[in-house]
Amino acid sequence: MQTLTLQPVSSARGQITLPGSKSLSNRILLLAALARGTTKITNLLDSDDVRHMLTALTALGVELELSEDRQQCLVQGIGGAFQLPDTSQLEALFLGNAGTAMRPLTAALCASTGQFELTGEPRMYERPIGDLVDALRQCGADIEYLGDEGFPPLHINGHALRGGQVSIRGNVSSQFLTAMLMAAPLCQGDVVINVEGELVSKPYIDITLDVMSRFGVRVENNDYQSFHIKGGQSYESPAQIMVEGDASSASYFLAAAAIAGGPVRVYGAGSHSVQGDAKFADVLAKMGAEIRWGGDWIEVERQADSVLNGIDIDLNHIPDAAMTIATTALFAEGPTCIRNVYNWRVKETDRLSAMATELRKVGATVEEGEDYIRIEPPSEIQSAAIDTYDDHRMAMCFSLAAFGNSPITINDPGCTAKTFPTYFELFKEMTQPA
Ligand SMILES: O=C(O)C1=C[C@@H](OP(=O)(O)O)[C@@H](O)[C@H](O)C1
Ligand SMILES: C=C(OP(=O)(O)O)C(=O)O
Repeated sequence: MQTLTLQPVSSARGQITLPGSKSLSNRILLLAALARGTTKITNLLDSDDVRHMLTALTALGVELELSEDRQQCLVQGIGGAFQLPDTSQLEALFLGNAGTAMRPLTAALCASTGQFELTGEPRMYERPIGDLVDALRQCGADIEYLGDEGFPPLHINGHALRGGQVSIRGNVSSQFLTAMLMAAPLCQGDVVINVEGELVSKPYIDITLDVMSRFGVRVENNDYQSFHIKGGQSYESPAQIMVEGDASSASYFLAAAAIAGGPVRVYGAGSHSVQGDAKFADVLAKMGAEIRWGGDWIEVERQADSVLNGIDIDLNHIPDAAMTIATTALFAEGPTCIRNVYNWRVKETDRLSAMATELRKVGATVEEGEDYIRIEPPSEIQSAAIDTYDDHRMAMCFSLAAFGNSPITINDPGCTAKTFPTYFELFKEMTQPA
């Protein structure tokens, strides 16, 4: 296993241009593939999750032309659901641990023609998908579990879906609703989706609705409790579309500025962003940082005479950027409690447990609840080797521990390839040794 030892750093300053958003890249690629017409996508993210989507689309017969740096892609839309030429042949798609590929493709393939097998990394087989499968079956989907009930891998016998009334549980992952929404126009009849119970990670639904509207499909949204979509539609290519910078990736640099003073400005996501994670900056403001907003940039600074304060806050709306608050809390005065993040447990790893274990290694006193984590910062950050559990966000948010006075080793730093392969190079450029 590779390791990376970060020597203590004392300041973070400068500007960075964010890589494209993972959530937007994979949604746009899928809808461009399903759309009528050719779409030129710019500022596409080049990372493992996006590569899995690209490989799957190619296997499904979509013609793609990638630029050399893989940040531009010309997609020839097929103008409807996927159609495999030989329906007796099984098309196996390996989707790694990319939730934004596994969930939306599952739904789209149920409405397509062919036999499909969706596989992934071992952790993908521990991440639930039962709520989505249940919803798809209500529309007439033929889909089977190949391993444990409720989890990938899946076998799909694709055929036209009738649509109709569908209820879907919202309390485990918003990606199930996203997947159902994106596949709904492909159904023969109209689709009414009723969300049962609480809807987690709600701002990701706004991203989905925004991308669908860019591809010409309107969704009637009744307060996130029910959605009405006309069946028998095809997506229409917008011809050109630019992927916003990744607001979750921005969180590490913005937090660095809040911890060390900054200023740091990130370009690519700002007050006009469709990503809920841009609101991460508001959490830093509550902790005591100064935020400046532009349409497509965010800047964070903290005056030398001010302190970062611990906070008690519900971060269900920004579960990914919330992890960055957990390590920022190491530098705050007083405890921080991050609430309503039960679904951290079903992501790349059990993030509540992993976060508690690793924060304790650097000296924090941590209480791990069923759906919350409470962090009391140590008086001095201790040197430690941080395990990352094949979770890119564990690696990235623990880089912030290097703002203490001790070296921090990150085990398996390469796991950032899931969404941000160049993270540690940029972190080094932006920070100055103590
Ligand atoms: O729709 C999306 O692009 C995402 C939704 C969120 O997942 P949940 O809805 O499972 O919380 C988020 O954690 C994930 O990284 C990306
Ligand atoms: C939860 C995440 O990924 P996924 O899209 O695989 O759910 C994440 O990026 O933090």
